Amino acid sequence: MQHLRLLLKDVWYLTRPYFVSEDKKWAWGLLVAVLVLTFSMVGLDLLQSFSRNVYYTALQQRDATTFLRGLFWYVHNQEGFVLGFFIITIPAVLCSIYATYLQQMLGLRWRRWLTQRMTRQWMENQTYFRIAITTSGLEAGADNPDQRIQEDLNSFVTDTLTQFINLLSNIVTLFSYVGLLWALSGPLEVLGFSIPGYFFWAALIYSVMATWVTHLAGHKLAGLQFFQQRAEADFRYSLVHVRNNAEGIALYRGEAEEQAGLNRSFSQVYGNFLVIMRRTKWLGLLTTGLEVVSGNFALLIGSIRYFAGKMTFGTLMQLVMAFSRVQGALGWLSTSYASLTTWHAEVARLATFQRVMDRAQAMRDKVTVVPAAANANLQVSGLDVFRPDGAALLRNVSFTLEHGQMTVVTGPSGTGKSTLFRVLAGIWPFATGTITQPDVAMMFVPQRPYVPTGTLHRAVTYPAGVDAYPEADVIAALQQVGLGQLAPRIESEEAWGQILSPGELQRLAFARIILARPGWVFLDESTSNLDAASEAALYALLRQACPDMTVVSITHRESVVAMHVNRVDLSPFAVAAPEGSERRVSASPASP
Ligand SMILES: Nc1ncnc2c1ncn2[C@@H]1O[C@H](COP(=O)(O)OP(=O)(O)OP(=O)(O)O)[C@@H](O)[C@H]1O
Repeated sequence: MQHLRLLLKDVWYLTRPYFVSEDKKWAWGLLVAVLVLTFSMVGLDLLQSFSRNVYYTALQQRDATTFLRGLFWYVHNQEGFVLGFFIITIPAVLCSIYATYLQQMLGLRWRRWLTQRMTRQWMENQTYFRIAITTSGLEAGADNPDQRIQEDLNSFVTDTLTQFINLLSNIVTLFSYVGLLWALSGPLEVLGFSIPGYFFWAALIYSVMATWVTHLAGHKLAGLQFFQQRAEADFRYSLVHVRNNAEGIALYRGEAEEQAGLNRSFSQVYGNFLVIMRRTKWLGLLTTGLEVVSGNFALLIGSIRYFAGKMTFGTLMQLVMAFSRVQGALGWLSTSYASLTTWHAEVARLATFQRVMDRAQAMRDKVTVVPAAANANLQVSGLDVFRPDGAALLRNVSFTLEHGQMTVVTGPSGTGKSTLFRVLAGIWPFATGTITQPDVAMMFVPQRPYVPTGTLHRAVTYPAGVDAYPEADVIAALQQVGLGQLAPRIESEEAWGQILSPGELQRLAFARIILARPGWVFLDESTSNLDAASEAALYALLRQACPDMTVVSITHRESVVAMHVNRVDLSPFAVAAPEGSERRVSASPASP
């Protein structure tokens, strides 16, 4: 019961937003249309049961005219007006085709809406990054976000619609056929007792037993399905990881270790699927067996009254059909068990992922950012910086970065220099304190610049679009940073992130800076892969191309330190600060 409540809560949490969204008219319109068509199919099926009664009885009585009319046209007898079987088939087929088409249409629109919402939420406030840096990113169901958005979301939409429509259709079937079953069945005399509507009781007892037995055999499948999805995604990720790190693996000759890792990852997929297969086999045996037995069971118990001459052959056949419909509806849970467990696992994974995203988005930056004039200094006061697990990294950091100057940030490896830049960039939610920040464009450049897919042109103008600058300026920027030889290939779509050497990638980052001309630029070891002469040339280029730009650099190299006017040493603020080091409250000159 607890499981069911949680499942329904998750389904509601994931489903409700679409049905109250701006697309709600389509959502409800299509859903109502599908339901109307589905219920019509149940009604037509019920009508067909009467045609069946007529033509089977005509068969028994060797009445060819009524038989043919019962099949192809209509019969008007003492019980009323009965439409022919095939006449009903035409609207039934149309209803079935359009119900499927409209259901797919609803699924497609819902998927589009949900995908757009999820990808937007994933991108907003750097949720993708926050999930990656928080331990909650490892929660079951929040792993492999790409798979959640592409695969789980798709199957969730399709399966939710299918399960919901099946459930309603079964309820309507149940109510449509129960009365018929009761009325046609008549009482059964056993040992002097009369059991009214005995067909109905037989269907009920049979279905309850079948559902219970199936639940016993299949209830562990949901957890196994859940794990299978995760194992598959992890395996795929291991393969992608090899592709993304091809050179590193090749140079280390790490193939054997990688192969072993891939085998380990796949063994999870294999082992778990074996267990699923065994359980599904038993479940399949059980459900197929129950289905086979149910048809003959109905015939067997119906034959008692038939042989007693209390019902016609047509009524018996109609009863067998009604029994199978009622039993099918009552036993829906048992026959759909395997697909329901898969759906359950999809819902759980998607709901967990959605919750992790909601949580990551709701994570408030605890840093107070005070906007200042464009030409103001940047002031940090009383800043505490933490790791994602809550451990303190830097305590009570206070300093001033002067507008228009070049400042270098130094400190031993692991002090928290890059993390401080992340705080200044507003993407690190684990910090408290106050930052007075000039209201001007700022660019943060990591050690290994990110390169998007596509042309070199796109790579240079990123994060602005390719049309953001005249092409001549883009080529000039490439030439200025020493990448002029690539200008003829600027429109060529290649894997630039892998083709360019680490030093060339750093040159590319400088081309971006001189095109974008931000008010402030933060360089995190952005020349670490260049020789001293190129490094000096790029810094000189920055000064010459963007003379008003404020430059803040992280570096371990004294040659770079020497190019800056001011210096902020973070070592005194480090939590594991060396004994006796003094805390500085403002930047000091870079050179002694
Ligand atoms: N996403 C993360 N999850 C957990 N710990 C992290 C994360 N990012 C950084 N850290 C930890 O925070 C500490 C500071 O890292 P940071 O990269 O800021 O240091 P740094 O001073 O820039 O080092 P380096 O000079 O070597 O580049 C390190 O111990 C690092 O392991």
